[in-house]
Amino acid sequence: MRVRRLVAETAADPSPRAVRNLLAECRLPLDDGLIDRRPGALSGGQQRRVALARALARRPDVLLLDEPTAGLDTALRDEIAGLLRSLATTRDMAVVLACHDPDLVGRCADEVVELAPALRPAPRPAVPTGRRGRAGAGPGDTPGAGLAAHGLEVTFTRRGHAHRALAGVDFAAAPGSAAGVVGPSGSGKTTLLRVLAGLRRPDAGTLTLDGRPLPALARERGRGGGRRVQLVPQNPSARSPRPDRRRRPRPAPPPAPDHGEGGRRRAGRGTPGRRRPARRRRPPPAPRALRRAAPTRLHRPRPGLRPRRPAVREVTSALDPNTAAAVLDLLTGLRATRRLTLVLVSHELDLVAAYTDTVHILAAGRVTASGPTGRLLPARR
Ligand SMILES: Nc1ncnc2c1ncn2[C@@H]1O[C@H](COP(=O)(O)OP(=O)(O)OP(=O)(O)O)[C@@H](O)[C@H]1O
Repeated sequence: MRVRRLVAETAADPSPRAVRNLLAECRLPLDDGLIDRRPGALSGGQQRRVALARALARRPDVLLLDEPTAGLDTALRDEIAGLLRSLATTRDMAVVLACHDPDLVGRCADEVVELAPALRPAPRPAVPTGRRGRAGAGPGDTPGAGLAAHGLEVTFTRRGHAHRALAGVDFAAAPGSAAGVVGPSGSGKTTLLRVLAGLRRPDAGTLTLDGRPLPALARERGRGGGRRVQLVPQNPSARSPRPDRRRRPRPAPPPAPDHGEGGRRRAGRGTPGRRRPARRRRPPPAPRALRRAAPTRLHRPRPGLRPRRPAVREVTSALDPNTAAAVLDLLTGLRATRRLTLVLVSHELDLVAAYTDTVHILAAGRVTASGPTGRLLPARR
C-alpha cells in the first residue's frame, strides 16, 4: 500500500489535502513523489514519520510512542521532539513516550516514570586498546585488501519522479577494520549498505573484495563469495543475501489428492511418491548478549554462514546505552576473532566514534568527507 493510502486509511479526514497536510506536519518531503511510494521505498526515518502521521490521522486524545526517534539523525530527533511538544499543546493531546533517550525525555516530558534500571545519561563506552587505529590496511594486508566501492550511482525512479540516492560514492573498509557511515536521514546510508551487500544493483560504479571485482548482486557472487558480505538490517524482517537460494532445487509438488481412495486421502500415508517434508533446521542461537539486547532487531546470519564482512544498520537503535555498548563490544570481539570487517550505519555519533576506525559522511547521496574517525569525529572521542 502506498503512503497516500496508508495515511488516508486511518484518517478521520481522508481527503488528499488533509493527508498532505499531515505528512507535511510530520516533516516529510512531498515534492519527490514520496506520497506515491510504498513503505519499503522510504528511508527508515521516513517510515517512522509515516507511522506518526498514521497515528495522528485518527485525531487521538492519547498518543503512545515506542522509541519514536530511534535511528533518526539529531536534527530530525530535535524536530520530532519539538513536534511532539507542540502537538501536545495545540491538539490538547496526552503524549506517552517509552524511550531510551534521556535528552528527548528531558525536552518533551512534563512527568517522567522511571522503570528499573533507571535512566542514566548515556555513558561513553570504554574502548579497550586495539579497538581503533586501523584506518587503512594493516601491515600484513595486501594492497587493495578489504571491501571497496568506486563511483556508485543509484537513482530510484517512480511515477516520473527520479531520486538520486547515491551520486558517485566511493567507499573502502580494510580487513578487520570497522567503518562508520553517517549522515542525515535520507542521505543514502541504507542504499549504500544494500549495494555493498549485493541486494541492489547500482546503476553505475564498481565493487571489489580483496582487490578482485565483486559482482553486483549477491546471487552472482557464487556460493563462496555471496556469503562473505552479510547485512544486519534496520528492519529484522528484511532479507539478507542468500546466494544459495536460487541453486537449491525446488521440492517436487505433492501429487494431487486421490479422491477415489478415502484411506489415502485422509492422511496421505502410503501415497506413492508423497514424502513428509523435511524438518527445517533451526538456526543456531544468537550469542547471549545479542539475544538479550535486541531480540527483535538482530537479524541472525543464516545457518552455516560465517560472513567476513557484515554491514549493520542501526543495530543499536532503541537500545539503552549499556546494551548498545554490549552489542558493539560483541561485534568488536567478532572482528578480532574472525578478522571481520564491520560497516556500521548509525545516527549515534558517539558509538560510531568509539567503535570505528574510519568514517564516511554522506549528505544527499554524496560522500562529503571520509577518513580516520579520530580526525572526522574528534570531539566525540
Ligand atoms: N525503493 C525506493 N524508491 C524510491 N526512493 C527510495 C527507495 N529507497 C530509498 N529511497 C529514497 O532514497 C533516499 C535515500 O534512502 P536511504 O534509505 O538510503 O536513506 P538513509 O540515509 O538510510 O535514511 P534513514 O537514516 O532515514 O534511514 C531517501 O530519500 C529515500 O526516500
